[in-house]
Amino acid sequence: METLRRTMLFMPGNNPGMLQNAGILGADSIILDLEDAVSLTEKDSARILVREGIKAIDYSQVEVVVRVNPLDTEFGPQDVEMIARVKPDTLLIPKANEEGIGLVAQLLDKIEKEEGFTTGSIKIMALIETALGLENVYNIIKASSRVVGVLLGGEDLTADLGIERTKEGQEIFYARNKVATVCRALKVDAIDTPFTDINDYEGLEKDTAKAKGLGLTGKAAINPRQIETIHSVFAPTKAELKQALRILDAMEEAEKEGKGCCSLDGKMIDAPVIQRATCMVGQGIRLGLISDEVVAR
Ligand SMILES: CC(C)(COP(=O)(O)OP(=O)(O)OC[C@H]1O[C@@H](n2cnc3c(N)ncnc32)[C@H](O)[C@@H]1OP(=O)(O)O)[C@@H](O)C(=O)NCCC(=O)NCCSC(=O)C[C@@](O)(CC(=O)O)C(=O)O
Ligand SMILES: [Mg+2]
Repeated sequence: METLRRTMLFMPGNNPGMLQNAGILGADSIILDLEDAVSLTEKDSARILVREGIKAIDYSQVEVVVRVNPLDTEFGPQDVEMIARVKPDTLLIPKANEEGIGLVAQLLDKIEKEEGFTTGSIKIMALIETALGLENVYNIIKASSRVVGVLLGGEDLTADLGIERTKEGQEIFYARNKVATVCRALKVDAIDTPFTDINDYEGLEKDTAKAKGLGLTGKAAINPRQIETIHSVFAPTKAELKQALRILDAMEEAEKEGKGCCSLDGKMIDAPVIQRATCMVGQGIRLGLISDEVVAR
């Protein structure tokens, strides 16, 4: 079964209370942060706290992701060295570039061998948050077969571009498009940047819908109160599911008559429409919104 990543909830790695409850908040993935949410003086203690948390806390309901520091800082290699030994599901690499991903993959090869873990069991996600990283996203994903997804970092990216970050998000339109397209081409997840106003639910809903509409497959969250809104945007609606099932039924009937395309409510149904409907029904089944029996009826 593929990992579901509609929401990836960030939390500072130096906050024991947040780490304690992280597995039961309803997010698909949790990101225990050792990078920007942790001050320089707390880097070592946060690393130890995250390591001990992964060992002691039952996180079986969620994907456990640790955001390590960049590999070209004094903290990054130590983070990978210590955290990989307690086998998180995934490491998130900030300010990602090809060399950094390659280096992490090599370190993981070595650690997995030493620890007796299956080779390749620890996955990598690339945080794309620089102009160079964005332009290189294809090669960054290709740098290791461990890469399962990309997270777009809108705050750092706009800082690197020297432009303002707005709620409307027109300044990251190209980045969202590029990340979504390349991720789809390489069949990895494309996760949207967090929406930072934790009290603006309407804004969050609009922002998530915008990202989904451009092809992103999930969204980072920074507060548990954001999870429900994001999940509701990423779930197909009842009306969408009903229409997808009608399309599949209509096509089945047409095929019985030897036709390769047909029409429903005056609109043409052909291969791409079927592909979209099949995908939506698959998602509905996966999220428990419809059953296999309904589809097979
Ligand atoms: C914003 C705020 C301080 C508000 O706190 P507040 O306490 O006012 O919130 P409340 O809603 O009142 O909390 C109610 C209860 O939920 C608990 N609770 C809250 N948040 C929780 C959480 N995240 N996980 C688990 N539990 C949580 C809380 O402990 C309390 O528990 P309890 O006391 O038991 O009732 C808090 O959410 C928070 O710290 N968020 C995470 C911040 C963070 O990780 N940032 C870095 C990552 S982003 C990033 O780096 C992106 C990027 O890379 C991308 C780019 O480039 O764009 C970049 O560079 O920017
Ligand atoms: Mg960042």
